[in-house]
Amino acid sequence: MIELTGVTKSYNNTIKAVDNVSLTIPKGEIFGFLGPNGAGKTTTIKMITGIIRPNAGQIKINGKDIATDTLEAKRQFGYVPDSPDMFLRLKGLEYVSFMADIYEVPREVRSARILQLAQRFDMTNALGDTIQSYSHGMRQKIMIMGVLVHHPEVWILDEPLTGLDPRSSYTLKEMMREHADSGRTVFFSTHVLEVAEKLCDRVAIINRGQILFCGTFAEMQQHFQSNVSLESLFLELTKHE
Ligand SMILES: Nc1ncnc2c1ncn2[C@@H]1O[C@H](COP(=O)(O)OP(=O)(O)OP(=O)(O)O)[C@@H](O)[C@H]1O
Repeated sequence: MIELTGVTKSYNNTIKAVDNVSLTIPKGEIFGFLGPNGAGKTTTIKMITGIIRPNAGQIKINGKDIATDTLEAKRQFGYVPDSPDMFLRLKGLEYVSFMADIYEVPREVRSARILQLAQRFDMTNALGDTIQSYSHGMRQKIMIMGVLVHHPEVWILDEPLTGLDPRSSYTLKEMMREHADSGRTVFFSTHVLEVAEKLCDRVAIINRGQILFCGTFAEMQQHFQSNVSLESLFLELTKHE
């Protein structure tokens, strides 16, 4: 479960990148975080994950406050950032093993988990190569594997489907569904509205740092008395006057 209460962040004391955002994402849900470029999605995600601090407000993950109970809060989630260009000198297997070390994954289960993830993402033959030599999609997949190897309860994924081939994208979506259906939480940002419409239990639309709508797609259609696609509603909601 993720809870944000009155969260605000401004950079350089000027424009509010995130403005008084309150959201609750319960267990058992895939939650899609949508918004145009510069809307405040990554800033929100960086605050949830403790990378940057809000100017105001409170964030809890499974009841643990990221500001005051940081280590416990960080144990609750796995985070895939929007850019996978990290740890480039490590081999894929070294990176995933490093993540398993950090999160204290027992040695008895580690190899089986890594192999299973590698098979699901078609990465078995690439594990011995450096991340530097990977394509964008392969880098994305190794980052996802590094997160999933420690079985985090809450998944926080910033644009996770960018660059994935159709099979890997299908696999990740399937895994997100399995994770939510097993009573855990998936929070992800995306620009792919068809995916959000099909996959998410609820969505929030953020624009200029403020939440414009939060609910199910059906609730959104009801609210706007329209049975058009999520894409049409999104375009209407976020169009600048
Ligand atoms: N480090 C920073 N310093 C100053 N301003 C920033 C910084 N990071 C983000 N911003 C500004 O904050 C606002 C929100 O940016 P953010 O990256 O959160 O948007 P986003 O919704 O993730 O966009 P995108 O879909 O393009 O990734 C934008 O106006 C951006 O220019």
